[in-house]
Amino acid sequence: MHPLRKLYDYASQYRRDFVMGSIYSVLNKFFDIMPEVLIGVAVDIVVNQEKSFLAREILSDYGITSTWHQLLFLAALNVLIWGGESLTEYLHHLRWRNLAQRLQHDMRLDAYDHVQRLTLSYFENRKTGNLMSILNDDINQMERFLNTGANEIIQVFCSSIMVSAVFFVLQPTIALVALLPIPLILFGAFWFQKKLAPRYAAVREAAGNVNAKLNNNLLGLATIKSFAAEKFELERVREASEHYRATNAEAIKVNSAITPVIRMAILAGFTATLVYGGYLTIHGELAIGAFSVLVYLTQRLLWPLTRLADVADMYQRSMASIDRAMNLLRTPISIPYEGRHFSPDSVKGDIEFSDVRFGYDPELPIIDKLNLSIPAGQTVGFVGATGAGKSSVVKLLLRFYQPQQGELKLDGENIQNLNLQDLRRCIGYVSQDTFLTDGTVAENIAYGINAERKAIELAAELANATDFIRELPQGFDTRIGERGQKLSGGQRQRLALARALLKQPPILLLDEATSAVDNETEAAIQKSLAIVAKGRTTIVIAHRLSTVRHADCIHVLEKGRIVESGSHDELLAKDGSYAALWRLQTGEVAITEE
Ligand SMILES: Nc1ncnc2c1ncn2[C@@H]1O[C@H](COP(=O)(O)OP(=O)(O)OP(=O)(O)O)[C@@H](O)[C@H]1O
Repeated sequence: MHPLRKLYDYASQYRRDFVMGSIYSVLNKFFDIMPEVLIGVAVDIVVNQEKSFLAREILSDYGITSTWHQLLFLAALNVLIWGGESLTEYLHHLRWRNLAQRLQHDMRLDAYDHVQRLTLSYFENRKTGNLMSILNDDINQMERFLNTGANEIIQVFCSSIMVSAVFFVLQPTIALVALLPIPLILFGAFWFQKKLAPRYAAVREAAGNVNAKLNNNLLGLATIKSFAAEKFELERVREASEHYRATNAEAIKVNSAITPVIRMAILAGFTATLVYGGYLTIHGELAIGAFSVLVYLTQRLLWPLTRLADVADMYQRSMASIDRAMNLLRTPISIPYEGRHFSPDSVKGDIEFSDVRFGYDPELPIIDKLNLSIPAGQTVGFVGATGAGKSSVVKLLLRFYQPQQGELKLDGENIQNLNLQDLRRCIGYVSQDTFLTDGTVAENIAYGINAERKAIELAAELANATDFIRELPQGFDTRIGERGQKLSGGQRQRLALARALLKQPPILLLDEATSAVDNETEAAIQKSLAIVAKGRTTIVIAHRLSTVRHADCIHVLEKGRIVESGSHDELLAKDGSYAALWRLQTGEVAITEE
C-alpha cells in the first residue's frame, strides 16, 4: 500500500483539515495567478480604450465604458484579489501547519504507545536507535511534509491546470506550444521520483543505523572507556556515518539533476510562446493584451515547475519516513492485551505449568515438557546452571513470551484468557537487570502507582534499603540519575525489590533479586521476605543457594527440565546435583540439618 494511502487511513479524523487545507491552497493559487491576467487587461484597456475586452464584454451592461472608470474598476478588482490572496495564504498556512502539528503529536504518541505494547522478541531483533529515529526523525519529516510540501504539490498542480485553461481560452495554438514541455517535465519528474524512492528509503535506514550506533555507545560508555576503545568506536561510528553520507550522496546526485532538466524544458516552452506569440501579435492575429498575458503566464505556468525538483525531493523523503512510521504503527502485537479483567485482590496465587514447551527460536526449545504446580502462598526456588532456563520460566508467567505448547494457569485459568495488564499487576517482578528512572528514590519505589510516603518507607525498610537511603544527600528525595547510575549495584537491586514489595502483589517473582548485595544484607532481606512472602506465591531464582534454602520447594533446572525437586533438606538427602552444588558453595559435606 502506498505510504500516502496508509497516512490517509490513519488520519481519518483529520480528513476535514486535509480537505479545507486543500481548498484554501487551491483558492490561494487562483488569487495568485489573477494579477497576471489583470496586467493583460490593463494593457488591453490602455491600447484599446473604450473598445477594450473589459468594456465590451463585461462593463458595457452597466454603462461603464470610459477608460478611467475601467481602470478604477480594475484597481478595485485588484484590491479584492490581493486581499483574497492574503486571506487564503493565512488560512492555508494555518490549516496545514496545525494539521502537521496535531498529526505529528498524535502519531508520535500512538507509535510510542504501540511500541510499548509490542512483544519483547520484537525488540530483540531490532536496534533501539533505529526505533528512536522513527519516533523522532521520521515523524518530524512527516510534519515538515504537511507544513509545506502538501500545499506546494497542490499549488504546482493547480497552477498548471489554471494557467493552461487561460491559455486555451486566449489562444489555443500558443497554448499547445507553451504546454508542449509539460508532459516532458512531468514524465521527467516521475522518472526521477522513481529513482529517488529507493535511495531515500536507504537514507532513512542509514540514518537509523547511525542513531542505533550512537545510542548503543552512549549507553556503553563505561565499557568503551575501560577497554580504551574510544578510537575503535569512533571508527565504527565513522563507518555508519560515512554510509549515511554515501547513501545521501546517491540521492543528491539524482535530485540535483531534476532542476536543470526541467529548466531546459521550460526554456523551450517560453521561447516558443515568445517567438510564435510575438509573430501572431505583429500580424494582428493576437491582441497585445492577450500576448502580454501569455508571456507572463508562461513564466507563471512553467516556472513553478522548477519547484517540482524540491517538491519531489521532499515528497520522496517524506514518503520513506511516513512508510517507516506507518509500518511501525501497523506491526501486529503478537501477545494481545485483551482478556478477562480481574483485580489482584481476587487472586489466590495457584500457579500451574502443564506440558509447557518454549523456545525463543521455536525450532530450538529451551524449556520442554515442563510440568509444575505451585500451590498458592508457597515459596518456590529455582536453581540450576546458567542458561538452564530459570528466567525464561518466570518470563512465560509474565507473558513476555508465548509458549509454543502447553498451558500456564493462574488459579486454574489459562493466563492467555486473562487481561495482560491485570495479570502483570498481580505480579511483583524483580528482574536481573533492574530498570530505574531518572527520578528520586521515592519516585522509583512508587513507580507506576500512587503511594503514600509511609508505604514507600515501609517497602524500603523491608528491602533493607532504609540505611543507605537515609545517607543519601536528600534521602528519599535524592535523584538517582539515568538508569539509577548514581547508585551501587546492590543499592539499585534493593530499590527494585522495594518497588516490587510496595505493590503488595499476590505473586512475587524474584530473579536474582539479591545477587548484588553482601551476605549480611541478604540475610536481613531474607528475614523481611519471610514475613512478606506469607500469603503470597513467591518464586525465587538464585545461584546463591542460601537465598533459596528456606523455600517450601526447590526445583533444580537443567536444560529446561526439572531434574530434582524438594525442600533443602530433602534435596541434600537425595545427594544429587543440588547437594553437589551446596557442597561446592559452602564447603560443607552433604549432611542434613537437624
Ligand atoms: N531473548 C532471548 N533470545 C534468544 N535466546 C535467549 C533469550 N533469552 C535467553 N535466551 C537463551 O535461553 C536460554 C535460557 O536462558 P535463561 O535466561 O532462561 O537462563 P537462566 O537459567 O535464567 O540463566 P542465568 O542463570 O544465567 O540467568 C539460554 O541459552 C539463553 O541463551
